[in-house]
Amino acid sequence: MILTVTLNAALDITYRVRELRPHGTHRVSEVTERPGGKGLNVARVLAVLGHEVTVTGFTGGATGRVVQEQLAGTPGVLDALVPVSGATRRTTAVVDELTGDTTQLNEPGPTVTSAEWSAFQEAYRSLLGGVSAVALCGSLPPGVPVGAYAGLVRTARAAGVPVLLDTSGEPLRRGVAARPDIVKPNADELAELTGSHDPLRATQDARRRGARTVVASLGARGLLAATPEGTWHATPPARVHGNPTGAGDSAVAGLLSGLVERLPWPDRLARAVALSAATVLAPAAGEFDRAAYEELLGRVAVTGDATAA
Ligand SMILES: O=P(O)(O)OC[C@@]1(O)O[C@H](CO)[C@@H](O)[C@@H]1O
Repeated sequence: MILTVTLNAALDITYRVRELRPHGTHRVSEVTERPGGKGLNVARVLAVLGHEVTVTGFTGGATGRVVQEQLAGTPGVLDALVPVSGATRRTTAVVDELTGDTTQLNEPGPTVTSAEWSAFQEAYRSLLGGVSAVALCGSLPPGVPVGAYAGLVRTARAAGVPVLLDTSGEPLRRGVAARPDIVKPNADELAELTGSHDPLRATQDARRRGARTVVASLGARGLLAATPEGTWHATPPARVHGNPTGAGDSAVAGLLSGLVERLPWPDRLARAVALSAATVLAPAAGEFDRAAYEELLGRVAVTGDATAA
């Protein structure tokens, strides 16, 4: 069983429009609604890969009920979301059919009280008892302390559960200092954390700040991993075009599944890159094109060496 934490869960809405123009009125040609927030996307991909997943975080209001109803219909995913008095947010991705570009609008999320935050931490401690890995994913809703992920990383480490962190800004900075097993920043998040725009330098710097392994997602350039066993770069065979929302979450699912299956790092990275590219090819966030994944997997190039770290 793998645990994913989405403190700021969402109902992900994807709109397709012919052409997105500021100040314009748009006719939406297609609407999809899915449970979202990064950890819920990670969970859905893990479940399709055949892993059992428990999801936790917060849920509230009418939007929260829609998210939970949809989770109940997702095989392999167990709902352990903790109720709050506020309402779960909506996040909206607008796909421009003409350019293929996606514009993202993310609501802030419900305000979490200190009693609700304490209830979550208690639930989290007890869930850690039955899992082989945990992923802490996404932004923090208002009211949750900025050091929340640092605390959750320490609790997982104390319980002997490997922990992956995927967030940004100050929560990432503090979380990294708490020594997670893996962090997965994108290029911007890594540059903000380290002040360096050189991904190789920045991943090594992030390791010195406390993360055991740093896997940077570099968009079309794939993944760069600095691990205690070596440094590797995994690149997709070709640039893929589509909706990139959730591509990073699929990479996290690839890394986590590889961790619990004890795959060597090059295989984990190849899986993560193939899943990520296959997610860009699927129309809605948090889904991937299975056939494309299987086809891409054998064509991901992994370079690097096992002693360079
Ligand atoms: O606001 P956050 O928590 O940083 O990100 C939320 C979000 O944009 O990330 C996912 C894609 O990674 C979407 O499903 C989701 O709505």
